[in-house]
Amino acid sequence: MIKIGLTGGIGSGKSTALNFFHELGFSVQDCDDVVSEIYQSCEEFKKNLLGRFGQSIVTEGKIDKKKIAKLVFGNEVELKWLNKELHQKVRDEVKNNYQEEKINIVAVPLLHEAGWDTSFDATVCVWCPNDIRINRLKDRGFTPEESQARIAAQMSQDEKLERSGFAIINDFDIENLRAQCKELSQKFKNTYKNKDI
Ligand SMILES: CC(C)(COP(=O)(O)OP(=O)(O)OC[C@H]1O[C@@H](n2cnc3c(N)ncnc32)[C@H](O)[C@@H]1O)[C@@H](O)C(=O)NCCC(=O)NCCS
Ligand SMILES: Nc1ncnc2c1ncn2[C@@H]1O[C@H](COP(=O)(O)OP(=O)(O)OP(=O)(O)O)[C@@H](O)[C@H]1O
Repeated sequence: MIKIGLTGGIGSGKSTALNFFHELGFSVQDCDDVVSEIYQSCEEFKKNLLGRFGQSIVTEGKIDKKKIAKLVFGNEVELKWLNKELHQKVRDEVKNNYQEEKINIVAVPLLHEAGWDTSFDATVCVWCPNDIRINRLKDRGFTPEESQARIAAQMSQDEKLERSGFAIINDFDIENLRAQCKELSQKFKNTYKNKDI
């Protein structure tokens, strides 16, 4: 089995690139989706969250991730607590869902921060200038201040890029991103074609 870790700062284009890799035939997983699933289904985690933050994180009877985001970004202690609650659960879930006979690509926002990078056969960083990603994130409903708070909680994109084996520079249009994914896809398929995956 081959495992490739895809990382990048918030709004760099990881999910969009991951969708292209899916279309190109890879097995894909997105850690943000795995986190969302844990919020939905893990009763023990929900109990821990309510124990930590109280009813302030509940909207209409449901845990509200936007409210949690306001409490943790900018508060190192609370963010560390949340990361500790979730990261092992995310890793376990991803591990359960690998497809043996395929090249698996996993989007992991905190690939290097969490020290998860060494578990992958190859790593890719999607890089995008800060002003462009802040603008793109506005369309997803993030204010510049919200984006900056998350950027501040992450390793710099330049360091992520330096630590990754491959790069996708996402500072142009979607078709350019698609073309870079296609080129990288060919490289991975060639590199791993003789491996027993
Ligand atoms: C803080 C939470 C509640 C915000 O939820 P929300 O729905 O608004 O955002 P979502 O989960 O879709 O994440 C969007 C982006 O925010 C950034 N982000 C999320 N968590 C973190 C974090 N702990 N540190 C830095 N950046 C983060 C990433 O770039 C991510 O791609 C949620 O992201 C969370 O519980 N995060 C902790 C778990 C984690 O580290 N997730 C990252 C993948 S392992
Ligand atoms: N090359 C591009 N041109 C225009 N818009 C783009 C491009 N790449 C991505 N986008 C848009 O930018 C936004 C952020 O992209 P995406 O959600 O893929 O990033 P991400 O790295 O997964 O973000 P997050 O860290 O929040 O998960 C999305 O609205 C996406 O449609």
